[in-house]
Amino acid sequence: MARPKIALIGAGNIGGTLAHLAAIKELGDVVLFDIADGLPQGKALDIAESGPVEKIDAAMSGTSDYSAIAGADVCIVTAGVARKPGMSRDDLLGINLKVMKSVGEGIRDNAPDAFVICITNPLDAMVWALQKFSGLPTHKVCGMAGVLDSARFRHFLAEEFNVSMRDVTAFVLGGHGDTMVPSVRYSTVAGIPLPDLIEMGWTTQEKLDAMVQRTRDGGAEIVGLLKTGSAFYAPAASAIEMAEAYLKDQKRVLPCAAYCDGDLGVKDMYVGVPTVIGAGGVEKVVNIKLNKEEQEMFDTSVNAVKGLVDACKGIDSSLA
Ligand SMILES: NC(=O)c1ccc[n+]([C@@H]2O[C@H](COP(=O)([O-])OP(=O)(O)OC[C@H]3O[C@@H](n4cnc5c(N)ncnc54)[C@H](O)[C@@H]3O)[C@@H](O)[C@H]2O)c1
Ligand SMILES: O=C(O)C[C@H](O)C(=O)O
Repeated sequence: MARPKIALIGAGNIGGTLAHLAAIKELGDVVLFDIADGLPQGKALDIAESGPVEKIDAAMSGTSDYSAIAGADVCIVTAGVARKPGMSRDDLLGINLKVMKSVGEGIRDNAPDAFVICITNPLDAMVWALQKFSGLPTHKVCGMAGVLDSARFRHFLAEEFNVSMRDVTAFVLGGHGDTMVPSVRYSTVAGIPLPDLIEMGWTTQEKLDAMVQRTRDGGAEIVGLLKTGSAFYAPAASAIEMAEAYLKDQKRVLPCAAYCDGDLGVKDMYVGVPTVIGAGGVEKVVNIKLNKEEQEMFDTSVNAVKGLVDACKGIDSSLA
């Protein structure tokens, strides 16, 4: 059986890390695409040359020609610009919307059967636009943010409780912006919801609030430290988890930016919700119940995404 083909659109910090992870995990043959001359070819060759050492059986190539992604099973999109200190993700909207148009058309014309995972920011609006520009079915186009934000929350919780992060679960919902909703009630240590752990004296409300806020600020914290760009190791690992769920039909329950057609009360928009990812793409949105306080936070986040989607429609009339 032929190996799956994975196209990485954007060969920058995340794109290169994605290629390396996909190779090490032997998920399939990788094509790195970028408009920067030599960058995708150079990274592809460098990773290919690690193959004999790592004992990887996977082809690795770099290109600036969309025809090379033909027939891809998965496309992961990181093309565009990352923020620098002092910027918000939303400041990237105008420039990255143009990139989504060319990428969407490239995928439409060359890999229309692919499962597409968008990473480019501002995430929820960009994945919405990418789906429109590509014309691919909504269940085959999704965005990566919830796995990353939940991983950050899990990391902070595991450190606080001094337990293995394998025993910590977390769900971060809503848009991938300052208003994201780390769900305290649906996050657990060994199955015990976080509010119960406060009652048990394991932590305090103040400490939990601080971890929730640090999760919301997680991207900015890394941008502030790196100064030249944004996080890439954890984002790449998160997208690979989603790609693997699709390629291996794992039916993983993962938070991702999925198309909502009335799900959780959201209409014709992408926002972070729990989903089931398997061979059918986003096979299901899990319509969890939110309490009043959670619903208010979720609505605020959804409204922020709606503002960005409206801004996209204002910039590009073909989206209106
Ligand atoms: N969703 C998330 O959770 C998340 C996490 C981290 C980063 N991001 C976002 O991901 C994006 C990429 O981040 P990065 O660190 O890899 O940035 P990067 O600057 O290292 O790489 C981006 C690459 O895109 C390429 N590019 C630009 N325009 C292109 C086009 N039209 N076609 C093809 N390639 C093009 C650039 O040449 C560059 O190599 C940014 O928008 C960033 O904000 C999102
Ligand atoms: O914060 C950013 O700009 C990048 C990304 O969205 C992140 O959360 O790391």
